Amino acid sequence: MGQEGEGGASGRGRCVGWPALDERRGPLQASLGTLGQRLQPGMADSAQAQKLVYLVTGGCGFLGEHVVRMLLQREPRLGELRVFDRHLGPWLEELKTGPVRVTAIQGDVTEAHEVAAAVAGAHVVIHTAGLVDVFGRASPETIHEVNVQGTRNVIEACVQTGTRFLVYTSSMEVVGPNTKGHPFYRGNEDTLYEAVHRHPYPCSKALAERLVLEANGREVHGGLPLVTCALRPTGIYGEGHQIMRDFYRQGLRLGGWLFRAIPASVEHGRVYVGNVAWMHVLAARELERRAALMGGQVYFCYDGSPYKSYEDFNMEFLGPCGLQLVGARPLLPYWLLVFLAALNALLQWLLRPLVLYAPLLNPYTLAVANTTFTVSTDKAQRHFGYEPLFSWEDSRTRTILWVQAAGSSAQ
Ligand SMILES: NC(=O)C1=CN([C@@H]2O[C@H](COP(=O)(O)OP(=O)(O)OC[C@H]3O[C@@H](n4cnc5c(N)ncnc54)[C@H](O)[C@@H]3O)[C@@H](O)[C@H]2O)C=CC1
Ligand SMILES: CC(C)[C@@H](O)CC[C@@H](C)[C@H]1CC[C@H]2[C@@H]3[C@H](O)CC4=CC(=O)CC[C@]4(C)[C@H]3CC[C@]12C
Repeated sequence: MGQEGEGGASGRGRCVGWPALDERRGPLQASLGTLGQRLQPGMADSAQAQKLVYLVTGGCGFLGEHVVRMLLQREPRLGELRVFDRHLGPWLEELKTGPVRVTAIQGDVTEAHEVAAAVAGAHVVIHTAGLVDVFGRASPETIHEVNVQGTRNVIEACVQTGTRFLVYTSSMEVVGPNTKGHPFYRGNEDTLYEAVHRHPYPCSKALAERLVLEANGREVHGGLPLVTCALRPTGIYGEGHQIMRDFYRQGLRLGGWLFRAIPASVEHGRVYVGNVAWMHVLAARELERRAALMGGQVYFCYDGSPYKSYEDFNMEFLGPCGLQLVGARPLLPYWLLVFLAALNALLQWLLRPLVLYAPLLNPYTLAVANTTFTVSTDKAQRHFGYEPLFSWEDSRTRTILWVQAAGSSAQ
């Protein structure tokens, strides 16, 4: 792994009760013997001469769409942009009229051959595809299959086809909050923290991140080394954030009121989606030139968004949209919230054969919401010159405008 962060928050976490990483390589080995010979992307000898091919997995998701649009706006070397997703958005059509060739690929990262076909010939892969599920919608096995095996398939496709640069969208959850509810207060990539997880989502992200970092330096087809890094966003907000939209609609249904459940003192790190997208674009661009420094490294995503409780932060956008947060302190005692969260989990289990019941409040979301987790770092700035593209004021305004539009479409 890279020079920094050997033992800190970039150290290896523990997933309690989860399968250890098996060394089985994806089924890609057999099926791609010839595919690798077909395309030999070499970034260094072509970065200046020819236009580059980028692949964004999960390119139609909340973050993925912003990465796609940011690449089209701010990556001058872009010749072809491949957007790989299980669900392609209709908005992709409007992107096909520009100077960059945009190739929409409907595919599944759990299907190794589909990943390999999409990766073949790409110079850079930005891997954002994943199941972001902390609400019990998908089974633990499915979350693992998509987030871990899917990432393994992406790595093996890079190795087999000769793609040398891979940026992985990891998560703060790789670090914490841990199962003991320890706060992570304005920590950084080197902060010592006991990263112990039980929930399928953080476990899958931790295992996937480890695969990506350990793949750094592997020889890819053509004999050059693979260069990887992982970016760890904290809670992303901005245009397209469905949870924010859900809170807004919940408040509208309750006559404009939201009721405080989390103490205002619990700080949660949040980061604007546009700045997360920009960090991905910049990391992908600099990964070649700064391979020795960036290869195998993790970087928290950060910007000027203020440290606030999850609910108070949301009110920065929902307040201007007419909602009010009732209570200077939680209206319900914590033990009652714990009981209600457990009741939701029981109801989800009982109703699963009939209907999917997946409310926001469950034991995991309550624990995460109630545990301080904020980052304070400049590692991305030191390593590849990252500076937020959007100020807090701009991020806030853009998000408010989006919430207002999303809310009006709900009525
Ligand atoms: N939303 C957040 O606050 C944070 C998200 N992240 C990470 O950022 C990445 C993107 O997250 P979001 O944009 O929030 O989620 P999202 O659910 O909006 O986007 C994920 C995209 O991946 C696609 N996808 C899912 N399974 C797939 C599969 N098997 N094959 C191909 N595509 C598949 C989905 O169709 C979707 O378009 C994820 O890796 C997530 O773990 C990290 C930190 C915070
Ligand atoms: C019902 C109340 C307790 C309410 O306040 C619950 C809020 C809850 C839905 C969110 C609180 C913290 C969020 C998570 C956090 O931002 C870290 C995340 C990182 C990711 O990689 C994916 C999303 C998430 C798990 C995010 C999900 C929603 C919360 C749990």
